[in-house]
Amino acid sequence: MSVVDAQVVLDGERIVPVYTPASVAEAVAVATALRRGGIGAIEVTLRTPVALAAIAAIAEAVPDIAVGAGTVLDAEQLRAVQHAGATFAVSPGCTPELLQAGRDAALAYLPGVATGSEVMAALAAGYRLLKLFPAEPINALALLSAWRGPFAQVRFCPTGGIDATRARDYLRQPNVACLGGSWLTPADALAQGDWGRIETLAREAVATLGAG
Ligand SMILES: O=C[C@H](O)COP(=O)(O)O
Ligand SMILES: CC(=O)C(=O)O
Repeated sequence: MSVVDAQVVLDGERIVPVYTPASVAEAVAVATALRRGGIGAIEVTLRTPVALAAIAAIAEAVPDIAVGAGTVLDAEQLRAVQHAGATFAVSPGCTPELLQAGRDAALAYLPGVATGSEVMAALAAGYRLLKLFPAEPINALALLSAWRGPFAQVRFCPTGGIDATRARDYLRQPNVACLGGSWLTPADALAQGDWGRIETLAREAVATLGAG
C-alpha cells in the first residue's frame, strides 16, 4: 500500500492538541470541549492504559474531530490504534519497522524526525508530513528555516515545548503545516474537570492562530 496523505486527513487543521487520557469519560469531555472551541483534531497519547479505549470513545462520541494516536512506538501499536478508530498516528521518532507499517496502514502516519538523516529516511519511504520532535529543545525554528532548501517538498508538525506564544512563530514558517502541544489541556484543568476552561483555551487558540 502507499502512504495515506496526512494533510488530507488533518484537513487544514493548524493546531493538534496533545492529550494524555486519565479516563475514557475525561477523554470524551476533553474532545467535546476542544471541538466546541473550534479545534478539529486531537492526538491521544498511548501513555496510559485507557488510551486505546479513549480513542475508540472519542471516535464514537465526537465524530467531527479527527482523533489520532501519539507515542506510537512500534508496528503493533500502530495496528491497535487503527483498530480503535484513530485516523492518524504520530511517533516521537521513527524506525524502519514503523516506516513500513505506516505504508501498510489505512490511517495517516506521521513519523517523528529530529535530524536531516531521519527526514531523508521518511522521504524515501514516501512520507511528506513529518512530526518534528522535540521542537523547542532542538531549536526547531532554526531547523525549519535551514530545511526549507534541501527538503522543500516536506511539511512539518513541530511538537514539544510549544505554548500559545511560540505557536505563532512556528505557524509563520512556510514549511509548517500544523503543530502539536499540550497547552490546551493543562493538568490543573484536567484535574478539576474544568472543561469550560479547555473550551476557552481552544477558542482563544483558534482566534489567534487560526484553525485552518
Ligand atoms: O510529548 C508530547 C509533546 O511533548 C507535547 O507536549 P508539550 O506540548 O507539553 O511538550
Ligand atoms: C511526542 C509525541 O507527541 C508523541 O509521543 O508521539
